[in-house]
Amino acid sequence: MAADLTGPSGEPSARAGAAIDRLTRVAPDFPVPGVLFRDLTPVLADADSLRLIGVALAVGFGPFDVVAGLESRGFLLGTAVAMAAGTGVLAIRKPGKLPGDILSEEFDLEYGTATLELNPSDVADGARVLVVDDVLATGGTAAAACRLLRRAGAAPIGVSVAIELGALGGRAQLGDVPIRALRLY
Ligand SMILES: O=P(O)(O)OC[C@H]1O[C@H](OP(=O)(O)OP(=O)(O)O)[C@H](O)[C@@H]1O
Ligand SMILES: Nc1ncnc2[nH]cnc12
Repeated sequence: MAADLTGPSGEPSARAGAAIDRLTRVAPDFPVPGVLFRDLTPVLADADSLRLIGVALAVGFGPFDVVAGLESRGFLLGTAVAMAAGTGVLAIRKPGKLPGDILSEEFDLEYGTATLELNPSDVADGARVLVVDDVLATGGTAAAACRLLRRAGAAPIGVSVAIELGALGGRAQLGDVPIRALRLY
């Protein structure tokens, strides 16, 4: 089923944003010195916040057929979004976790380099995919996910994140893919 949640998004988005402000754990010097890490796990552990964020991340885009969750917090959020939207969820994974003929993309992070992988047989040709993650920082992760989806024959129709770290300029990596964030820090 294709989700089309283009209706008013202000109310769930505002409440979800307030929950992110209130519950996100902010950890200085994690995982390496100099990084102020924003850990969404306490937000996800709160039932009302999880439900609200699932809805808020799903709205405001055009129709989509499936959600892609990016390992690992993006798996939790991606499932909440898929449940809210009535779609399935694809797993875009860290290396060495998926069997079969997989596609890989390497990219740079705020604190190192990384690789993401996708099994192209998990996604239908031409599927419209909403990419979901917890944080958009440098944009490397989300951009790699979009490249994987295109290589698999799918169309990333948007990137929906709970938190955007504006100073890291991640939007520039996403080209013309629409991006929505519930909170900009
Ligand atoms: O925009 P970028 O610079 O690419 O950074 C964003 C990514 O960084 C974190 O992943 P990380 O692997 O640190 O965490 P997780 O696996 O615990 O979710 C976060 O979950 C995003 O996926
Ligand atoms: N500062 C940060 N907090 C949480 N996730 C991140 N991913 C990259 N930078 C991050």
